[in-house]
Amino acid sequence: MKKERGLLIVLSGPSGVGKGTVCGALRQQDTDILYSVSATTRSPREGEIDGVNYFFKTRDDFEEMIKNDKLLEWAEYVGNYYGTPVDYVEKTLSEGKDIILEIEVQGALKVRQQFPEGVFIFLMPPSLAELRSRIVNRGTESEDLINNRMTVAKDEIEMMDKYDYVVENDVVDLAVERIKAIVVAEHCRKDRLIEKYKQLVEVE
Ligand SMILES: Nc1nc2c(ncn2[C@@H]2O[C@H](COP(=O)(O)OP(=O)(O)O)[C@@H](O)[C@H]2O)c(=O)[nH]1
Ligand SMILES: Nc1ncnc2c1ncn2[C@@H]1O[C@H](COP(=O)(O)OP(=O)(O)O)[C@@H](O)[C@H]1O
Repeated sequence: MKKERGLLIVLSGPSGVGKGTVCGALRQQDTDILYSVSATTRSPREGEIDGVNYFFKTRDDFEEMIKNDKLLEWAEYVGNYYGTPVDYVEKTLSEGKDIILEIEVQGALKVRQQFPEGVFIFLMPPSLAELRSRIVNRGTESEDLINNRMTVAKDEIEMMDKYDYVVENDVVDLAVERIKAIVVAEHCRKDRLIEKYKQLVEVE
């Protein structure tokens, strides 16, 4: 019987909504979802580990990756490059395992062109005031960068209708449960399963 490919799950949402926190909680749970570690030219924040949170690169190294087709997609966001290493994504999907990409909206749209069957989830804050307060409380960005991220956030929220699902991150554990429920439901979609079961009938 033909082996099913894994699900490609894309999680986007404005800076500070809690993508990192929600993905971190998902990674700690015993799910079968693997996580794609992106490359970036941004400097590591306190506590971030190379190869776990990001692969931290110089601009020259990043541009070399672009030139050598090592990235599934890449984008420039508030002055830095971010990109998804393609080999790990391809390997994971071809082994039939699910993978989640935590990326911004421009990159997500590029992934959609290559993987129309992907599952695109937009993480929403309860309000813009709560979003700003989460970025401020995180304490990793200067006032200027916070304002830049809030401006970008409003544009990003307008892109919400390009996604298949919208999940509110009011409480981290609830957001994680909603994402897990979406993944379970997507595995049961008839368009993903019809070929598999057609073959079963043909074998009879
Ligand atoms: N297109 C793209 N965006 C990414 C990638 N990795 C991370 N991002 C996004 O880049 C944005 C900035 O990330 P980061 O500097 O970690 O800030 P944070 O979202 O405020 O924690 C976020 O929207 C991330 O989801 C990637 O590989 N490709
Ligand atoms: N549901 C939530 N309720 C309250 N605070 C949250 C929630 N989710 C995340 N946070 C906090 O908001 C801040 C931004 O979260 P983070 O995961 O860094 O966001 P992102 O990766 O989307 O930029 C962090 O300080 C985090 O602890």
